Amino acid sequence: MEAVIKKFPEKSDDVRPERPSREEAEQAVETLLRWVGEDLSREGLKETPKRVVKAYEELFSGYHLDPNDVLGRVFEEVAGYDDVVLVKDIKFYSHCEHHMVPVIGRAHVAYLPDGKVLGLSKIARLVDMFGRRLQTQEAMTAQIADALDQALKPRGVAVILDAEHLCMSMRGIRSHGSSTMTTTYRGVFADDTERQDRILRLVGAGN
Ligand SMILES: Nc1nc2c(ncn2[C@@H]2O[C@H](COP(=O)(O)OP(=O)(O)OP(=O)(O)O)[C@@H](O)[C@H]2O)c(=O)[nH]1
Ligand SMILES: [Zn+2]
Repeated sequence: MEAVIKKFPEKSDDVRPERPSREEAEQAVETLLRWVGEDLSREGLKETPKRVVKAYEELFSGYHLDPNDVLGRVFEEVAGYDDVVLVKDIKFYSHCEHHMVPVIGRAHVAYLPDGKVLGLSKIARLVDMFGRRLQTQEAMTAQIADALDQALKPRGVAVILDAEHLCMSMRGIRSHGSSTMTTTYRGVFADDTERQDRILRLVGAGN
C-alpha cells in the first residue's frame, strides 16, 4: 500500500485556522514546566517557554514544506550514466509521534534513474524535511520513497533507515543501543532480491 504524503501549507507564514497562537504555545510549555515540578519564577526559566517554542519552530519546520519545495530541478545530462545513485549515511533527527522524543538515525537512499537525476544535496534535504515532523520510522521511510518516485519517476527506489528511538532508551524499556532498521523497495527493486542485497552491501548492512 502506498503511503500518503501529507500536504502541509507551502509557506511557513501560512497559518492553519485551528493553529494556536505563539502565546498559547508558550503557555502550554509553562503548564508542562509546572507539571514536572519546576518553579517558573527561577531566573534560568524566565525565557524558557519562548525558547522552547522557537526551538519547536525549527525542529518541526517540516510541516511547512512539501517535497516540491526541497527537491528542486532535475538534471538530464548524465553522459549516459545508467546505474544506481546511492546517497548513504544521511544523518537525521526526528521525533516519534507517540512520545515526541527524539529519533536519531541515518538514511540511505538509492534510485535507479530513468534518464533524470536530482542534485545530491536535495536527497538529504528531503530526509531532513520529513525528519522535521512527528514520525514513525515506517512512515518516514515510505514518505521518502514516495516523494522520490513522484518527483523523478525513476526505474526504482530503495530507502533504508537505521535509527535509535530515545523513547526506547531513555524511558520505557530502557533498551540502550538497540537500533531499528526499515527498508522499502519500489520499482525494479521491489521483487529483485539481488538488487536489494547489492544496496544493503553498499550501505554496509548486508552480508
Ligand atoms: N512501529 C513503530 N513503533 C514506534 C516507533 N516509535 C516508537 N514506537 C513504539 O510505539 C509504541 C507505543 O506503545 P504504547 O504501549 O502505546 O505506549 P507506551 O506505554 O509509552 O509504550 P512503551 O514504550 O512500551 O512504554 C512503543 O512500543 C514504542 O516503542 C516507530 O517509529 N515505529
Ligand atoms: Zn516513541
